[in-house]
Amino acid sequence: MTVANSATPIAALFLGPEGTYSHQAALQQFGDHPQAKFIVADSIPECLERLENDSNIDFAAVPFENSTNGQVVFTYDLLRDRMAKQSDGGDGLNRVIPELEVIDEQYVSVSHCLVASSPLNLESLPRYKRIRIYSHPQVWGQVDKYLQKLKNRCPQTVVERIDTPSTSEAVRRTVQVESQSGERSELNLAIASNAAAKVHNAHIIDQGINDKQGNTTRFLIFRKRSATTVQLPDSRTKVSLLTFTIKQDNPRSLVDVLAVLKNHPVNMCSISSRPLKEEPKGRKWQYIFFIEYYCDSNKIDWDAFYQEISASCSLWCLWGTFPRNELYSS
Ligand SMILES: O=C(O)C(=O)Cc1ccccc1
Repeated sequence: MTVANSATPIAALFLGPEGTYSHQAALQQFGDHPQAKFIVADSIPECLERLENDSNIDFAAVPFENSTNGQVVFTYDLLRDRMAKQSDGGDGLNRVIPELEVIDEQYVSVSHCLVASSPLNLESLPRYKRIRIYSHPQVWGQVDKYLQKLKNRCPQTVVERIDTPSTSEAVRRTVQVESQSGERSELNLAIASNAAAKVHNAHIIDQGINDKQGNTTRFLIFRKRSATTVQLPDSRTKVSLLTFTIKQDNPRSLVDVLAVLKNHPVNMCSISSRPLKEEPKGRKWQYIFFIEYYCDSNKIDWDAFYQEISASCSLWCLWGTFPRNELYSS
């Protein structure tokens, strides 16, 4: 874990309220720091915005990808927009130096539960005319089959999915709406973790409802790039996260960038993309690429590597080099 030395108080932001999977990620990263404060953010964008602008915040834990349904696109787009916004480059060339850097990663086991404001038997669900289910948008792709089965068990019921800013917020809203509702033919439920149910004194009426067991979300731990936080020596394998855009009019442009990784002993471990928000020259279907690669080898001439990356990209940004968490392979 990479944090300031334990004598220094630290403040870590997470998507709240308490009981979210982001809260769990922050606890995994900083829970054993004697002077760590955990501060709630109301959205994923707010996690990065407050880290950039609030000098009292040192770190933020942000969901990046899920083993069942892939990219947390909200986060990918936050990095995309930050690179585009600073596209005047950091060194006058085409490298963007963002205000934030990734210093670590955490893997959180995601085990969803169906949560009600009061004890309830699953067999009673078909009697409701309408069931509203609240959760974070990331969740729907992780419980699709479960919700289909629930719908099949309630053929006379309208089952609605309602997006909330987080899973724990879903539980809070469910409890709040149920406390105000006198409508007995309608039911409000949430999909969240066991921890979120406990935080809001709610009741688990079904558990382990993920379509795939072993569902895991990967979180990135950000800090301000200018921070003087001490980097503890770390013998673990290091991985780098780099984003880039390509020279659209050059037909070989994407291959030219990837060829740089081939020309050096760099082991790329992931590549993904997101559409550019602005359409340079009004052209659609332009992308920002996200790559990660292991950078343990001391056989690499990193200056030459990044010079070749710079020469083959339109814009590029190195977000950080951080230890590969051993939970990656669990
Ligand atoms: O809402 C939460 O609990 C989060 O931390 C975001 C999220 C939602 C679903 C899976 C993983 C992370």
